[in-house]
Amino acid sequence: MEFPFDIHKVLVEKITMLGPNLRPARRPFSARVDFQHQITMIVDEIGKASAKAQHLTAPITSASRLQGSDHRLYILKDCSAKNAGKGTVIGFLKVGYKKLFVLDHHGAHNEVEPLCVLDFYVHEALQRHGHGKELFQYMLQQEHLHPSQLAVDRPSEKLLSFLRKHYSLRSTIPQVNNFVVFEGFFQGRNASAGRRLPTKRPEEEIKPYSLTDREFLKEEEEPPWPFNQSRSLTRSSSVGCSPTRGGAPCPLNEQEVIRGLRLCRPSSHRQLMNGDYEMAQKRRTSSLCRPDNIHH
Ligand SMILES: CC(=O)SCCNC(=O)CCNC(=O)[C@H](O)C(C)(C)COP(=O)(O)OP(=O)(O)OC[C@H]1O[C@@H](n2cnc3c(N)ncnc32)[C@H](O)[C@@H]1OP(=O)(O)O
Repeated sequence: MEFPFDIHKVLVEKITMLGPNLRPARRPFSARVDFQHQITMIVDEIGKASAKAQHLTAPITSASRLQGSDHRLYILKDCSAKNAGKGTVIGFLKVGYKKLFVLDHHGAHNEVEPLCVLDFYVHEALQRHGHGKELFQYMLQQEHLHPSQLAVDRPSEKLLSFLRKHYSLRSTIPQVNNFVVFEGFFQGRNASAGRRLPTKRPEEEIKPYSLTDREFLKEEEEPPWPFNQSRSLTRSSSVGCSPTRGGAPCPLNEQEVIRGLRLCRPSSHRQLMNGDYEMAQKRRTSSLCRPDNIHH
């Protein structure tokens, strides 16, 4: 990805990490006035390219979305001699912590806050050259994590293949949200694998659903299992969606969601684990909203 200015004067490192303030740790000595404008342009353009590659209706990565989050963006630039001119951006990886309810092998819901892979893109002409691995590896080092400790927001086939190839990661537990976790996710899980959450909450506060960053892009869909089992569960009044997400109105009342989950027998999850993964994928939740105002 090329830009009408010198990339090397904006992104000093081969891989630059950007947080909500859009300021790299290392900035060029002679930071010009339009430095922030150029960073914004880079983030917006690579976000658009990623959305296009994933056939999304709108980018999930942009400078404004990054500023309103606690996500981190790792941007890889081309340092090869042939690109010595203005330089190019090869790709990026966006990660961030999310509170999720994740099913374990026993069908129990676990409230966790893992680091999640939210957006990942390498320029089409440069895919399968090891750049994705380089970015991912750098992110793991910076975040001090093992790949199995991550959750991934609705991974593409390419990303699943990537994770299988480089990290032998396989997903074996279908989840009731769009996040995918992999074998080993629960092994030795402690505070270092994610942010620490309040130890005990009343049962009534359980929110077995989590909003993905891609959620605001979605058209109306069939409600996910187990909520598609009873129409009454899906027609309940809304408790409101996160104001930062936009998108369709939230279809579920929290109490009814919880009541619906209590109706689910753990054996259903076991059947899913032993049974047809494709069926399970179809059942994975997709369009649930979370009222952030009751989140802690
Ligand atoms: C949470 C999310 O972000 S989901 C969306 C993920 N992003 C996308 O799907 C966008 C399009 N894809 C891409 O941008 C890239 O392919 C990435 C980011 C997934 C991987 O980056 P790359 O630089 O290609 O990865 P890298 O070269 O390190 O590893 C290659 C491996 O990735 C996987 N992969 C990469 N491209 C493809 C492809 N076109 N088809 C199938 N698998 C692919 C394969 O496992 C491949 O190994 P192989 O060539 O031996 O089959």
